[in-house]
Amino acid sequence: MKSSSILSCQKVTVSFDGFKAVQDMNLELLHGELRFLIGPNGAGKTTMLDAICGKVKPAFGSVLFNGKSGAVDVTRRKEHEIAQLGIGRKFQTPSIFAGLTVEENLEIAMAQNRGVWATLRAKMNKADQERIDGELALIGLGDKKKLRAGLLSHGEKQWLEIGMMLLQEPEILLLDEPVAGMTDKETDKTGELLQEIVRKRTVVVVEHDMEFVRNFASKVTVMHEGKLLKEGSMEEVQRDDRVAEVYLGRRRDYDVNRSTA
Ligand SMILES: Nc1ncnc2c1ncn2[C@@H]1O[C@H](COP(=O)(O)OP(=O)(O)OP(=O)(O)O)[C@@H](O)[C@H]1O
Repeated sequence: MKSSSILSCQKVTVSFDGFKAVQDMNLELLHGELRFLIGPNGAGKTTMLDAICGKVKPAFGSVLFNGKSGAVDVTRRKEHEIAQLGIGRKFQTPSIFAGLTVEENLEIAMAQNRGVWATLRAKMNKADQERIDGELALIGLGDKKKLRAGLLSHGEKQWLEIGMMLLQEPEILLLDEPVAGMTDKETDKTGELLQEIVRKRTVVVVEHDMEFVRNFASKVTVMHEGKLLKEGSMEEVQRDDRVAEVYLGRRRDYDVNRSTA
């Protein structure tokens, strides 16, 4: 499962009024990969995720998604079509319903997938309930399922949103700084959750927390000034002189200390 390509970005260039935020960027992801995208502020990491999920349209290049419905160049598709094809994007701020319980949030996510908002409760069958219970166990919120989501900790809200996204059955999940603002314990739990998720899916994480990356990354892609600077294991990346140079003067990003991330 891990050997074939699920996403192939070729020479992607994204331009904002002539400024190339991403330039000639290549990115190849295999099925079941957990890939970390790092680089200094302004390197183009978020813009790259935006190009993959269709939030921005590249001026040049292709983004070939090789999902269950066959190979598609998603640069020609609208954002909602790309989500339907199986590329899910989670932004930094969780978009959960604070007034509803954890379980109700998951039910809504499941209903959204099927387009049955109104008859939500009536439509919940045993298989659906099992699915939601499975998701609750995965995100570690089983004992909080009756709690209003607004009362969850910051980390728990992020996990709930990840659980909601998983109910939409994405094949690729794009996450922008998922551990920002989390405690060390929550950060480690998030890493374990991501490792669990990639047993069935592919995940791309934009991240500044280098300790988190070190602990959970097998392959890292480094961007700088819109371009691919280096790709490899965290050890290879850390040994690279150009990578060290790019981070010089930006040690807050590159250093071990989580609290500065
Ligand atoms: N909508 C936009 N209009 C104009 N410039 C933009 C826009 N979005 C991003 N940029 C610019 O593109 C460059 C890359 O931004 P991007 O957010 O992708 O970087 P990043 O690597 O994610 O940075 P950070 O780690 O700080 O989030 C930056 O110089 C940014 O100011």
